[in-house]
Amino acid sequence: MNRIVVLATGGTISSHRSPDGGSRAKDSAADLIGALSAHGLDDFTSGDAHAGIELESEDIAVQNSFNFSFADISRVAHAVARILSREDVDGVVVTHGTDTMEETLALLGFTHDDPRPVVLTGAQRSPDHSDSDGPRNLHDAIRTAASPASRGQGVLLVFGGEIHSALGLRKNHTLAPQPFGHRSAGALGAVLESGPRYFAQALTPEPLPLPNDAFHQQRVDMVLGYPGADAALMHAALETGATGVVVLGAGAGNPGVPLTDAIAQATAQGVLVGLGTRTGA
Ligand SMILES: NC(=O)C[C@H](N)C(=O)O
Repeated sequence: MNRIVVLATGGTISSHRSPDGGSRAKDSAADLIGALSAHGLDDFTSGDAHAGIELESEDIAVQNSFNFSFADISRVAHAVARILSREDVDGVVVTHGTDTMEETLALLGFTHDDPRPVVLTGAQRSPDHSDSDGPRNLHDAIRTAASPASRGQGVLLVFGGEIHSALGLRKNHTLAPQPFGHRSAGALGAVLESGPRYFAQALTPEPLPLPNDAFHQQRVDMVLGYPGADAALMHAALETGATGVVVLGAGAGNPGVPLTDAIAQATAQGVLVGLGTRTGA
């Protein structure tokens, strides 16, 4: 028997229209599992097609992911590690909003230290849409987490029938059915009728320690390089207590003269500056 824990955090996959016209995270992990059969999918409670998978559910947040803080994503990483400290668990599925899923994927991807898979998934259309993609994505994620083929593949995203490695993933589109992709690599595999099928082996880095309380106190701002960019936002970041700044320069990461001077000032003050490129790759 494969025991998979489904850990819910909120996001569109669990959201419903609210009277004020917005969409609010609401469903628990048990609600999401309970809705599978209403969409014609196996809910893993009876012994037919996917016998051998036993589900457990846990909720650690009911939030839209654009509200997540460092403390929230750290809580997800600690919850996953706690669940994997149990020997009777074979894999973890985390349901999550797509807006900041890439940050949680990155933290999990850098800290995961176990051959058992951790699979994140979500939805682009909430469960109150007739063609919601959430149930299918959750079903695919559970089958992927339960598959022996996923062992050693690290932290994964399963979305729109594709399996991706966590590190380097970005949400590249607001509404597309598959909003995620790597700029420099493709999918690791696909979820077929017969189950997950891998085309490649994920590169898994040497794991970093789980974040401690100091992580929650960090404030890392982002500053963009563009024609006419001065150093006003960089100075604002420094003056208001940023502990780190990521500068996304143009092209190969070129910040321009005003930002270059401000970077020198920041590093002289002991503020860590990461230099990247706004091209995304
Ligand atoms: N598709 C989604 O899940 C987006 C949602 N706003 C969230 O990140 O919580």
